[in-house]
Amino acid sequence: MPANETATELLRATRIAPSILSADFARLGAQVDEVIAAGARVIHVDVMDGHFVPPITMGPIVVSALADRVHAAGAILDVHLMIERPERQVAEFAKAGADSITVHAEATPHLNYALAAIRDAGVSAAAAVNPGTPVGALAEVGALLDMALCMSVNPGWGGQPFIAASLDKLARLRGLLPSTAIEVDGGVDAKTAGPCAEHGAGVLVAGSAIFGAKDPAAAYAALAQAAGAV
Ligand SMILES: O=C(CO)[C@H](O)[C@H](O)COP(=O)(O)O
Ligand SMILES: [Fe+2]
Repeated sequence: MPANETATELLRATRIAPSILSADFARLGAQVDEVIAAGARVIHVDVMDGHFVPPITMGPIVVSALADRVHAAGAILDVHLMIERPERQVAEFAKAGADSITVHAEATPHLNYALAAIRDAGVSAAAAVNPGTPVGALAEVGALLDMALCMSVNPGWGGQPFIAASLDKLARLRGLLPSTAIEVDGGVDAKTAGPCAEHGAGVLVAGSAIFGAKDPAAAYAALAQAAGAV
């Protein structure tokens, strides 16, 4: 089965992807509806296992709970797995309704296998590199990537400051993978969004800058304008 073509197409444009990590989980569906109404088409889901990163967040049950409303709006679920040996969980997340799955290069000795498993499940495949990991870690899997994710904070928590060196790294990643969608995640706000887009990022994940704001829809619009996003 090929990767999810609708998702891969959506990920090719310059977009803001709200991360529900900073949402109010007591009214998660309503918060997702709010950003979709503001124009969001990529909803970012941060999965943490207490091993690859210290916190534990959410799993396939949350993806499944959001899938119908997100898909009905023509939007996609972009699932960022911050878990060890992610290849073991790909089938569950695909079944739950993930449209794009990102695995970390640092989380498995079987990156090629993990990416192939994601595509085999009919999902768009992406790989991430932590701030301390060179972009070259993705050089051998370029042909299997629908998207590459450059972490601009150390993964595990929302609300951290953007690591400035990520801008040059984004440009190097763009040079390494000229025709692959590039995502940036961590510390994206109205000040950093523009420079991220200028340095090659297409999908800009933003959690606290959107769901930490009084008006998430207005915050989404401000970020989209700063990034020149659709
Ligand atoms: O993957 C993540 C953390 O590991 C989150 O997606 C990211 O940090 C978003 O939150 P914020 O925009 O508040 O930095
Ligand atoms: Fe993330």
